[in-house]
Amino acid sequence: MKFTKMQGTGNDFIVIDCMERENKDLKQLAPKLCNRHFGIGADGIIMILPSASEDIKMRIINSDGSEAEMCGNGIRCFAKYIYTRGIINKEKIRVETLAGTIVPEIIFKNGKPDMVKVDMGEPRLKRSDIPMEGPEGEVINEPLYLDGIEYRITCVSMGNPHCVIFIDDINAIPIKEIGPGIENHKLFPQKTNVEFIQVLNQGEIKMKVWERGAGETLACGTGACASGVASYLNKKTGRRIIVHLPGGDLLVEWMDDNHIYMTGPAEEVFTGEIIL
Ligand SMILES: N[C@H](CCC[C@H](N)C(=O)O)C(=O)O
Repeated sequence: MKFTKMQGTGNDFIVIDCMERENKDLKQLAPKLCNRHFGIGADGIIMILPSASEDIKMRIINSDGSEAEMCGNGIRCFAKYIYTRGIINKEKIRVETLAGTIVPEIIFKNGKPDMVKVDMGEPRLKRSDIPMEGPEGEVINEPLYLDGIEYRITCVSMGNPHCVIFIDDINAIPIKEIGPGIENHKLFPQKTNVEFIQVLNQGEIKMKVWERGAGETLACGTGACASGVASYLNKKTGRRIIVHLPGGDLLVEWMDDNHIYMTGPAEEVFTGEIIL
């Protein structure tokens, strides 16, 4: 099976062109393909598929084989791949995803495709939309208990669930210990991504992420968007912020149309072929 390895702010993906035919069951193959010793190595798999309703369709499979509704770093890689291979000859494409229609746009620099700016749609704040157990309403700075410790959480869906926690020192958090407990907490019937945020100023935050179905990654695009929303709702930043992630920086803007726009890089690393 042919593939292209891509990364966006260090969140890396195996991109597979399924336009002609959908490959074998990639959800079942994902753990092996994503394994960094026995396989290609990646945080997940991005599938390119035809769409009956939009220009094209993207599916995202986490490294544990679970399928997510959306992937912010992944859709930038997806858009760059589509454009550079002339699959869709448009700089702005409408992508069908399980989170709805997402619109990435190629940004040019010196006449060459560079960054990708993505209309990520509207954040969902209602508890039932996260989804999260408990009385209806928004979840802003609420307590969550894990192993007898209280965490103050703000939850936002970007089509996929995010639990955002503000901390004073991002380097002091034992993310590998806490992440799984929150990811699998009973409050989240479909589990959740977990973002830890240190606010630097009104326009910048630092973020670390424990991803649902993938563990600690170097970046999470939907998580960066959710963190921008959570930071504004908690009156810690404005609506336009730079998110500093271990793998790089993303620009997140919450515009007057209530849509979140995320801008960041997407790079091709190598192409290959794997014997299944
Ligand atoms: N692990 C996520 C999917 C990948 C999202 C992330 N890599 C991004 O860039 O948004 C989930 O299960 O919701």
